[in-house]
Amino acid sequence: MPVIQFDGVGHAYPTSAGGATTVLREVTVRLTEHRVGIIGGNGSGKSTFARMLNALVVPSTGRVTVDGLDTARDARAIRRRVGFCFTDPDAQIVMPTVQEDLAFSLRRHGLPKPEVARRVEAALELYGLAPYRSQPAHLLSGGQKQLLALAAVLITEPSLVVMDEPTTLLDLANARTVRDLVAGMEPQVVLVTHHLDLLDGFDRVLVFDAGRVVCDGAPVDATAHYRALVLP
Ligand SMILES: Nc1ncnc2c1ncn2[C@@H]1O[C@H](COP(=O)(O)OP(=O)(O)OP(=O)(O)O)[C@@H](O)[C@H]1O
Repeated sequence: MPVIQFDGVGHAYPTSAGGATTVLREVTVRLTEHRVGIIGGNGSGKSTFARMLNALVVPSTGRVTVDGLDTARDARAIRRRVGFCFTDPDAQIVMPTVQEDLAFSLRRHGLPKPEVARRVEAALELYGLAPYRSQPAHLLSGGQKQLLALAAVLITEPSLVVMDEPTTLLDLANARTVRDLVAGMEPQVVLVTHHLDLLDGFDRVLVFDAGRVVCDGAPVDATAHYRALVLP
């Protein structure tokens, strides 16, 4: 598994008034587990933490490394290893048709055409998208778009997949599909979610509150901590 290291990480976003709002404080964690969950109340800093894993956000203080690569210095190398799945799949879908969108993900991977075609076919089958291969991607349902966005990340065979609330738009059946996919996934997964049942079987769960990690443990302990925090 990749080694994710946060050392004394803090982050502040600029405000329109010219000041800064601190949203992460003194986060120091080393993550080497296969499946890591991130939970916490709205605005507690989860997405900011997740976005740091593929250099979408660079820390204001401290250092984030993935397999020894510093996200502040090696963003390109980091993005080749770390796939990011957004909550809103529209943020990720760029090509007109489903199969073109999948192939587009592989454009910078230097693969021969037959290998691109093989991976696209395999992904269409695996994610149940084969019937929609030639359809305009923007006409898919919300859940189908989410599966396409996930497939477009996994087709690049990243060593780490970061997922920011990937089941928000999904019905029960598709949420289960994503849960099963995550359970069977080879790459390391860091998953941000409000759906606590997604974390069954996870190796480790971090709870964020006001920009700090306030609990770090097994899913059962972390979810109990979170419930006590928000539903006192
Ligand atoms: N680009 C930005 N510019 C300014 N402030 C931001 C930006 N992104 C996030 N914030 C602020 O940072 C804080 C933490 O946001 P973040 O999205 O990391 O929290 P979260 O725990 O993922 O929340 P949620 O569960 O609601 O998605 C929030 O107060 C948010 O308003």
